[in-house]
Amino acid sequence: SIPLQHGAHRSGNRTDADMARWRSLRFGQFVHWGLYAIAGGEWNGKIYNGAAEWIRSWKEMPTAVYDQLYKQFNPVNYHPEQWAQQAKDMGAGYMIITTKHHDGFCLWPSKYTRYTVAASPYKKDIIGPMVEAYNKKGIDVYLYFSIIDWNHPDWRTSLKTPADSAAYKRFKVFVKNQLTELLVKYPTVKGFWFDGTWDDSWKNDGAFSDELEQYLQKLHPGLIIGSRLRADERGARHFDSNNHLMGDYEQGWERKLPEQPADVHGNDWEGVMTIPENQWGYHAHWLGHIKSSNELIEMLVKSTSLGGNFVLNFGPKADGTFRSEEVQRMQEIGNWMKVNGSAVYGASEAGLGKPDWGYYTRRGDSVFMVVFNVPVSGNLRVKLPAKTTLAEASASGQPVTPELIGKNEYFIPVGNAPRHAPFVILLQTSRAAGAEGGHFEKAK
Ligand SMILES: C[C@@H]1N[C@@H](c2nc3ccccc3[nH]2)[C@H](O)[C@@H]1O
Repeated sequence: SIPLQHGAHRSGNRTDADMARWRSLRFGQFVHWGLYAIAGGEWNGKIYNGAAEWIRSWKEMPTAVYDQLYKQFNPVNYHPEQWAQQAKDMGAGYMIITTKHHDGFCLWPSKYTRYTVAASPYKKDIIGPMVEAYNKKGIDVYLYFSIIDWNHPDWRTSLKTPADSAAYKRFKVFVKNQLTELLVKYPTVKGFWFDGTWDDSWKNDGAFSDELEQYLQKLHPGLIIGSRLRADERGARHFDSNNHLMGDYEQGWERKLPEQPADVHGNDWEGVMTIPENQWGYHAHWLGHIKSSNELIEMLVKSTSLGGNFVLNFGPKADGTFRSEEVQRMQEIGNWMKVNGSAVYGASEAGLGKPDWGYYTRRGDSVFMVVFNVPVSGNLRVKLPAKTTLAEASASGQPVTPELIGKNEYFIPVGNAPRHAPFVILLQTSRAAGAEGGHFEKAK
């Protein structure tokens, strides 16, 4: 392997309590909120086809115009305790909030730039009350922070001249100061969700990203930071030049999910997902496919079945309210989670492969069958590992009688009544005496 100073410093997943909690929560809420919500994906009667939070880069939007939008930021209908309650009702265990997106506008009154809420008509800190409201509902908070900062005079995409290098040196101090400020002002946050780290300026300074991560961990022990922050000294990102994951979990699953255990190599990972095709900030005109609650529940269950977390994104309007499509999905998903959340919370891969009828998840000896596709036979096929016995099966607390159809192979009869949502069957298994280690195969 290649000797690296700034590659992965740990092999295998973190085993501490903070990471175990992150892993057990399984389901998060992403919130993208900022000046881009004022534009809402359109300008001068034209609709922007890109992601709403990128509208500043649209040729039809003069940057000078965008950079004045902060004078209109005044979310009179922003009620963080209502935000937190609806997230709680959805079943989210953690929330990730954009403190500063690529445009550089800070939702907290940073003392390191004037481009913050303090300069807006709203004046007040957005982040503090949000962290407090979510924590009060028992929801952990993570802070999204974009390294890209289109507003800061010292940010650079790449370093072409000595002047660029001098500027970017100042910029890195600014970044470290803002991150320190966020941890000092909001000490209950559990981690950072970094973004905007693909430019050469950042990618070619693996040493800084490594030192920054270690500095933040020392300042806030237990902090959870994904793989998107770092580069190694050869510019490799997420996985270092020896193909070892950097950071505490794989953070590359953006609007896409792994298909099989081999895709995640036994690492902790998190997938982040939009309800429309590709909108993170508020866009008045959602184009393309809008995912239904059942589609989103399937993504959440699929993520759990592959040992990862699933984070669903919401883009509040400029006034602080949520569009009806988002409120509807939070309620529908929440109703499902209230009944079936035990198949997700604290659960992980079952090591039973991928059945045609849906997904297996597992927590200890409890195996959950989350059924999306009932076969025409009305029987769900279950094959258990050799040393595992099936003690009992139940659906919504009612016992179900499996039919033994082969060695450790069963049919679970569920009938063909029409269904409009996935349902869960609980298999209580028991470890046969002498079964070595995990009687279920561990993900490779
Ligand atoms: C979590 C998501 N990451 C940002 C982003 N910017 C991108 C530019 C190019 C390719 C992918 C991108 N994702 C999106 O704006 C959103 O914040």
